Amino acid sequence: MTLPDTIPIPVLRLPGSADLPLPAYSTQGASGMDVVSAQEHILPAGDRAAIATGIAFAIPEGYEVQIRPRSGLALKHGITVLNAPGTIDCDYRGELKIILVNLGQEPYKIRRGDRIAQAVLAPVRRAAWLPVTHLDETARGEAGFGSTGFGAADVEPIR
Ligand SMILES: O=c1ccn([C@H]2C[C@H](O)[C@@H](COP(=O)(O)OP(=O)(O)OP(=O)(O)O)O2)c(=O)[nH]1
Ligand SMILES: [Mg+2]
Repeated sequence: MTLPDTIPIPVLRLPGSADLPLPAYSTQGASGMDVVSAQEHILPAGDRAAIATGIAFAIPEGYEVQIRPRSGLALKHGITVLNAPGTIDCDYRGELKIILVNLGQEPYKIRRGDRIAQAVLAPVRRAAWLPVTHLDETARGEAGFGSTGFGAADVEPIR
């Protein structure tokens, strides 16, 4: 497998978290690094919480980190990242926190060291607004929000 280059990210282990593993790729081709909880927390059904990870880091300019749910937790327990994908800005120096919500029927116990989410390093492009008085015309125009239908039969093939 040919893996992409890695980008070094300075990371600080916060007091009391020296024993925890840093976010890590769990397979050779994983997009995201699994992030572990630094705390124990019981999340009642329907509740949300910002879970400490015990790390802070300095993302290089031109990148961000996205915090995404783990599908296993979502499917088995209804535990997901409420603000997915969470945005970690390159100028943030505070502790990484994972905002979890319990959409299941049962309370869910997060243990210290549990892998609760995944962090994806992603490039960022910045936009510059260019005010104009007209926009170019397209076939879609202003139609949206289901305008092309929902079933395969609704779709007009393009010839
Ligand atoms: O899941 C998350 C989302 C954000 N953050 C941290 C890093 C991020 O750079 C900062 C701000 O996040 P965001 O911009 O999403 O929140 P906001 O509500 O817009 O706060 P702010 O006004 O501080 O930007 O909070 C986390 O630790 N975890
Ligand atoms: Mg913000």
